[in-house]
Amino acid sequence: MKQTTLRHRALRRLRSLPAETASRLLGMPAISRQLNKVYDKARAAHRPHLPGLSPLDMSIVAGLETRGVHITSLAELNLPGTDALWSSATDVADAYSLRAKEGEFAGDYTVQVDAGDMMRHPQIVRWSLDDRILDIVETYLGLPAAYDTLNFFYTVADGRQVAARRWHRDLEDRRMVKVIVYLHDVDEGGGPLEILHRSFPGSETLDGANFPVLTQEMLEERLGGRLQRSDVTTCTGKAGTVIFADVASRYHRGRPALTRDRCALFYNFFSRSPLRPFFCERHVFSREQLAELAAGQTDRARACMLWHANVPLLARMVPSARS
Ligand SMILES: O=C(O)CCC(=O)C(=O)O
Ligand SMILES: [Fe+2]
Repeated sequence: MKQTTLRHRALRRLRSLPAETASRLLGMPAISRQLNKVYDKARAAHRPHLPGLSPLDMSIVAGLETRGVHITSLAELNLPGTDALWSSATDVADAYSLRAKEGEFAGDYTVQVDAGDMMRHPQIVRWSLDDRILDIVETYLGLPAAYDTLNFFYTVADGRQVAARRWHRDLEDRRMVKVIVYLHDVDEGGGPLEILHRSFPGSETLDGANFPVLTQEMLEERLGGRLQRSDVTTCTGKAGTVIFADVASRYHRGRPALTRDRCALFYNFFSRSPLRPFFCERHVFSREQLAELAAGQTDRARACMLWHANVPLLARMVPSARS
């Protein structure tokens, strides 16, 4: 992703107009009250069907509930397929690091590993379809999970405060879980994910189609003072760190990387009937590639991956705002 030209920005704006209009409509009090009732009923009906969790997995859900975040590691999680994930993902990361060194990404602030590279390593995409991850996500959401695949981000350490490096909330659903795997050591200068533990006037209400997107300075202005250390979880960690975070209900950002490029996997989960499906599918795969990746997986994994077929027709008719 480069910083875009005015023309490109205007076109993107035009393309996202239907989604923005739909989002504004959903935010209208009468409509949102009705939708919330349906949502609460669905969660209540699903409660008796929630899976049982081990103490470790329960502590992840507890972290999500209380702080919006829980930090663990691949070693502690010890999921099947982790060695295969690690060797493929670090190979891809090394290849992208090399391309970055050769100047191929000059001007980009974040690069995404493309679908072709990922289709050659389906184990990267399928790693998070393990029952334990799905159980953790389902318990936190209170509803069966949809898996919106992943973004494999290569973040360039240029210090720019742009896009997801500004404070924001993701819009796809009411609650979401991102499972983030660091492939590089990430210290304070290496672009750690940060989760905010403060609210401020306007942090819980849409301003038009979106929650306000804020630079650090704008956030501090709204908070009426400097951000304190205890106001934020700064997710630093070695390569192999795994973060579970609810990026829909919590303000967060990727702190602008200064000293070192960051490579990380961002696995995306929300419910199978997400509130704003037209803001979903912000990944690199086509529908055909999704079907290929889902083939041969368990019934549950396929239902997670092919969630889009479950979205009501009316909502499906709003063109996606993915860019
Ligand atoms: O790059 C980052 O750490 C921020 C990512 C983000 O905003 C998200 O995963 O929703
Ligand atoms: Fe985000």
